[in-house]
Amino acid sequence: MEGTLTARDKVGVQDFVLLDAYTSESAFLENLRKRFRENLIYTYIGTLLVSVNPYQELGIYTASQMELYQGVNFFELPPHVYAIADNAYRMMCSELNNHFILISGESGAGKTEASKKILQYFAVTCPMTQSLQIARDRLLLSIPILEAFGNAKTLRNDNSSRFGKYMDIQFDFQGIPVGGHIISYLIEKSRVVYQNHGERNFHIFYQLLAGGEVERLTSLGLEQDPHLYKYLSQGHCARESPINDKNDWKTVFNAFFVIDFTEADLENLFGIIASVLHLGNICFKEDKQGCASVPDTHEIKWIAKVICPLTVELSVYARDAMAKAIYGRTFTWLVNKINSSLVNQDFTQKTVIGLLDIYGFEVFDKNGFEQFCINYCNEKLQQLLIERTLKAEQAEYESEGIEWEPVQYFNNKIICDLVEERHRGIMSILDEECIRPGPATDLSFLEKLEEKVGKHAHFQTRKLAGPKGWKRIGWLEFRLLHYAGEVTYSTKGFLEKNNDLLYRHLKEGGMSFSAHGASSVLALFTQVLCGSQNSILRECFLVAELENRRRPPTVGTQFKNSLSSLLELLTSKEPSYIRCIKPNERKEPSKFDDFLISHQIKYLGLMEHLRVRRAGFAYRRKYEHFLQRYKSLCPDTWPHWHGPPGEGVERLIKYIGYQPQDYKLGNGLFSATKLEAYWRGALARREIKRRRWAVQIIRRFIKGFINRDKPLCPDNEEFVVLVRKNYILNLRYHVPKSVLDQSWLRPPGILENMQQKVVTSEIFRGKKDGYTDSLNQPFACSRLDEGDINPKVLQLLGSEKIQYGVPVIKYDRKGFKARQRQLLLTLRAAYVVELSKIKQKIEYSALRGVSTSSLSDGILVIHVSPGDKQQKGDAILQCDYIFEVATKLAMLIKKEHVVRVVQGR
Ligand SMILES: Nc1ncnc2c1ncn2[C@@H]1O[C@H](COP(=O)(O)OP(=O)(O)OP(=O)(O)O)[C@@H](O)[C@H]1O
Repeated sequence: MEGTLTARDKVGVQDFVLLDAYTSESAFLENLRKRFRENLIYTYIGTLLVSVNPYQELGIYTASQMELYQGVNFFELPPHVYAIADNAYRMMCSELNNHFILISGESGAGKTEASKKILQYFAVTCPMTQSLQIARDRLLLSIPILEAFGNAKTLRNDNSSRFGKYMDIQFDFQGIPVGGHIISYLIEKSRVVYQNHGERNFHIFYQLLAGGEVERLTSLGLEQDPHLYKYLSQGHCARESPINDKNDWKTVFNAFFVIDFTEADLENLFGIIASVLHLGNICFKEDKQGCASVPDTHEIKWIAKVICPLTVELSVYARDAMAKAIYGRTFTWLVNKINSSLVNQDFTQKTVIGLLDIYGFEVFDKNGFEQFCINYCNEKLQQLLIERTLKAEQAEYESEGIEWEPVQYFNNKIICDLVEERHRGIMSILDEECIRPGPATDLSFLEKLEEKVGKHAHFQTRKLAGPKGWKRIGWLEFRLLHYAGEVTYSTKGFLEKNNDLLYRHLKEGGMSFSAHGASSVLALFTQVLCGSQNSILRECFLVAELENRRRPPTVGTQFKNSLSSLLELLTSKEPSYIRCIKPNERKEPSKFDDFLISHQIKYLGLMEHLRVRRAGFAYRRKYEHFLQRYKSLCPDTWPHWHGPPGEGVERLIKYIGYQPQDYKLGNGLFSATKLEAYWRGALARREIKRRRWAVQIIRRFIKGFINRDKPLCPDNEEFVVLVRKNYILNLRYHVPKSVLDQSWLRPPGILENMQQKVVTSEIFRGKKDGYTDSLNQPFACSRLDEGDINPKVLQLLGSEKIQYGVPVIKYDRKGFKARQRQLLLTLRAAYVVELSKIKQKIEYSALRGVSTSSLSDGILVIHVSPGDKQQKGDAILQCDYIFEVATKLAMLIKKEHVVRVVQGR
């Protein structure tokens, strides 16, 4: 079974580093395909995990799988998301440092699922105390809430996260998850007011309508049918079969209570959700002055009374802006609220593992402002990877005096600068265009770009490209040569999306409506939002903000700033990477679309990562950390190395079999290439040793068991000691409950001896020669079987009566002397079979006592009172097991004093 499993797991290569044609994209693809066909969705590139979405349940996330990966060295088992999680966790616990796991990939590739699997892995496998269970539950249950408010059905994914998410899981010194913190990025607010055909708004709207109690809906003025709401029905798929809004509502609603939401919080929160729906249903009609009025005040009743002094077009615009702002800020409030419940109150030092589930590179037919931000984010994360794995490494080699060959890689800093540089980057140019006086349009923005960054090697427009670019770049478009490939962006909507629509335009009159109009709308917003009865809205929209004359930062700038803090956060942590791949566009299991996957291999930078992994020193660690992690591979360093760490490392790597060209020792740093190969080699050798050792142990155990009743000898010594030790350890759990409690844990067969030995000691200690030597001779259950007694002996005994193995020997006085000699000669070792068997049958009354001499002559006299008065006599036995026989007899009749030790012969 194990063999088949291993064989199955070894389809293709489990680690792309082992791929012969490691520079060939088609070999890469082929390996991925081979494995995917066998439902092996995970493959490593070194320590990076590539995951292909199977679009089906594979049964690989069970409790037993979790157990399997727990505490096991990374490369010992087939690639798995649990191995990544476990590795980060072990490193965190052993090195007491912080980690993050970056999960990227395009929409539908399986990022959120991967992050949930990791969270569940920690929840199940980490140690836990009862008082901290609540922290764990809150961490887990924050997910359905965030998904309800931040996820939506899109064409590409039925449960698409429409925001970026970074979640820190905090662990205490014992490795118990004790708290967490979530940061969200760039929620897609536009979805609140508009959805493409086949897409939906955020799940929570549909969940509330499908699952909310009738009274709740009535009090919010809502009906169950989502088609009645404009914001929910534009995509024409408000009710979708794979999504069960009613059930999801229950999950979310229960989660709210675990995460400390009060009834008032929920009332306010759903009040907001309802008012967004009502807002969407407000229609405007043009009056005689060209101003918008609201013909049907049914909806307004739920918000406020309005006679809107804007044109109909602007009113719709303002309405949607308001809905987006309300939803966006409520989402931020929600994240903050969850965070306050995840805060761990004790302020002892924590270590963290961060999970970053963030949009991957996006390249569509039409790419807008969102793709621009998302791809910029990916450039920044690639920068981080470069900084962490290449640049820093090479700089460190230099400072450590380690020889190395420079690895050629594309440093994408040049693109990051193109986007973010102050005053000169695309973001700054966009911001300037958004705030400058005079008419600014998307086209004027494009012209500014051509003027200011037109000469940049990674920037192109139709005009700059000349006739070559005409077919490929549209008039309103610009193209960036990203590290992952070219992306053409349409500037349409850039200005509008970059602006904070609600405030900037309305407040500054940027939309050129009358002063009266602007102030009235502002008054409305102030009244409705800042002065709202709804405490969440009051928290989200502060009066101070309205009064503040300063321009709030643009969306682009806010995103840039939050990215830079994220990067700061990540820079201080140890990274692990998961790259998710979507196998096909139709969400179908087992379908492997070559074209789509090749695209992702490229955009995820997998080939480059592989090249770097193969070329560079794959592994670098401080001596102490390296020793700590691998010391078990070498007997000299295991369990402890007491000398200087550098020497320990040297000893260890020599033992593992490192070749001089494959490692370098710097000042305090061990750097190695092909670590996996050595590690695996060492592990394989260790595995063989371990098996050999296990076989020996099992053999010895069986031998010990077979010989357990023999006197202590090399064959049974270990076994007996083990059984004794376990018995004594077990006694801890069975100590008598009171002084009167006479019960005692029943000893195992071979330990019944112990009890008997105590009795032997009481009878013989200090009285009979040979007692001390007898101590290490275990008593046996049987010495002699009835059948073993020589019939001749019986004859000599003058009796054919053997009662259950006990020769009842009777002599008349006359015959005694004559027979005595013979008896002594023949009755060596003659003794009873299993005394316990005959316990009830023996005629106790017949046994008057037992006598032995104080010498080690092996003579035992059993005094019997015969039933027949004529036949008086004692049995005299010579026996090699005097102590045993006498003890057992005494115990049998429950009288230790029946044994008399006579001085002399
Ligand atoms: N490991 C897996 N096993 C089974 N099904 C999976 C797995 N990963 C993903 N899926 C399926 O694919 C769907 C999409 O995955 P997921 O929501 O994690 O994608 P994503 O990369 O987070 O997308 P987005 O960026 O749109 O949020 C899931 O709802 C699930 O049905």
